[in-house]
Amino acid sequence: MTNPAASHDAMRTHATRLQTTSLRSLVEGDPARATDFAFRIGPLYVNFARQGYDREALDQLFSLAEANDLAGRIRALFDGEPVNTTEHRPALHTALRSDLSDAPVAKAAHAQAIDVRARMRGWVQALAAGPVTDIVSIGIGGSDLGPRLAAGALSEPAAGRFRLHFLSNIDGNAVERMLAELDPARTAVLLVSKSFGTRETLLNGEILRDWLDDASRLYAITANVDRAREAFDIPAERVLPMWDWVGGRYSLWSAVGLPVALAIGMDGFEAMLAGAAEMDAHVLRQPLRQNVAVWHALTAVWNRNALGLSTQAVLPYDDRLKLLPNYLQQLVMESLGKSVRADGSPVTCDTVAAWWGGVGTDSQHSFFQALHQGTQVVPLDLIGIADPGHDYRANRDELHANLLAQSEALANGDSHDDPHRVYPGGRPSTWLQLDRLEPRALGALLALYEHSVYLQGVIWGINPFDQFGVELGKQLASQLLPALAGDADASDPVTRELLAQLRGRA
Ligand SMILES: O=P(O)(O)OC[C@H]1O[C@](O)(CO)[C@@H](O)[C@@H]1O
Repeated sequence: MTNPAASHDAMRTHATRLQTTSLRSLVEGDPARATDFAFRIGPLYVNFARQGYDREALDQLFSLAEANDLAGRIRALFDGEPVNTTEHRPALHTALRSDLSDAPVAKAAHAQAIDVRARMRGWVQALAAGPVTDIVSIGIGGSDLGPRLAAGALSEPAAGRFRLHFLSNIDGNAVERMLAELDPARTAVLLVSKSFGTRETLLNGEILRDWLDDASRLYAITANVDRAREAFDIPAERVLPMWDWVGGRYSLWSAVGLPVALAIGMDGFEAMLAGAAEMDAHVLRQPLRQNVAVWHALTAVWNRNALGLSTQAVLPYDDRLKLLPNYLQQLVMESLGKSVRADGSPVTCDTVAAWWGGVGTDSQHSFFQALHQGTQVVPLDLIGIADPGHDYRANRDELHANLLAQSEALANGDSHDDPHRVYPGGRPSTWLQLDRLEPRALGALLALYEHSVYLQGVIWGINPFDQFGVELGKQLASQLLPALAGDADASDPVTRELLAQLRGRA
């Protein structure tokens, strides 16, 4: 382990050295970086040439990677070492899609994943052969965002066997609006919850169970098989298991991905896993300098700690990826939103930036003004699809022209006599391009983000696999339920007043 304070000082020294060097001149002075700072891994192309480091700063970043033994920590992840240090367990999402480790725990995990995948295939076939037209997937966070993103992104318009619906929010408006469109005789319901203890999922699940006219169309995906049986009377044959060695936000590759298999077929789902496995093999085998996940993680650390940038935007230039920012918000911020190191000591540098974003070109007409001329520099991940797979060629060209133009304009800026019309430039971006929005390419992209998040966690010395920060609010909410029912009052004076206002207007 390196001395984090010294490494961060070294990074900042490079940032200070580069303070007066524009992004444009970094590229003009070293045009080879346009290709040298780029990667191709199967259907994915990634280019870091418009990030604000030069080769010297990169050398320092790679010393940081070596000092933190990123290669060893990658191996530890794949080998099922207890990298989730606070919960004393492995994080073996890689074993759900690849078989790259000889460690017995990873082998056993992979074998379990393969068994469940065979059962998933059987479920998909059985449901397709029956009367069901609509599938409701009830889950939240990691039990919702990944399948919702992937099923939405990869489904062909109007081609699927089922209409898929996702219910996550506890807001009754969501369930009311959904049920208005559905027929209880032709709907199957999936309850997706690793813990089977999440209030939103259980409450919405009870509503749907009571609404269905046949409880045998209620299925569960969970690591808590007993609870599914006790709480909903769902027998084992209608439960697909997951395991505590898969983090919720890393669980898309498990049976949690069943909605994706229902949307695009089991072969399509397995192609997505194969794309992720391709990225796994790259990340495990490539040396640090040739490793795209290491570059992505070091770029995040550079922007956060050397440049002090506090937010990061993700801009997919494809409507089908409009949920990607939401998905990444959970993956990145629930993983890295920590201020205590694995040993319990406070971190000595800033950790995660606030991740946000939207789809291009819509976002250009909403918040891009601030990206170009606001006082805060926001680094971007710009995501493009080379072949969007539709017949509107003019739309494709306009979209690509906009994507290229924004990357250039944000980086290079423009001068003008009128200060209101000056574009300062210096807005860094990473370019991530998929050949087509196909399962394999999406799998590779999402696996890249997972690995990058893990490596950022290693560098910051924090555990990316727990999420204790979400518990306090849940506890307080359950304590406040009696007050909402009028059986008690809140103890905190402000909460008491706010509660009175809510109840007074209900
Ligand atoms: O799958 P579960 O156990 O219902 O949890 C749903 C989500 O809730 C969280 O625990 C956060 O509240 C996430 O980490 C998780 O993905």
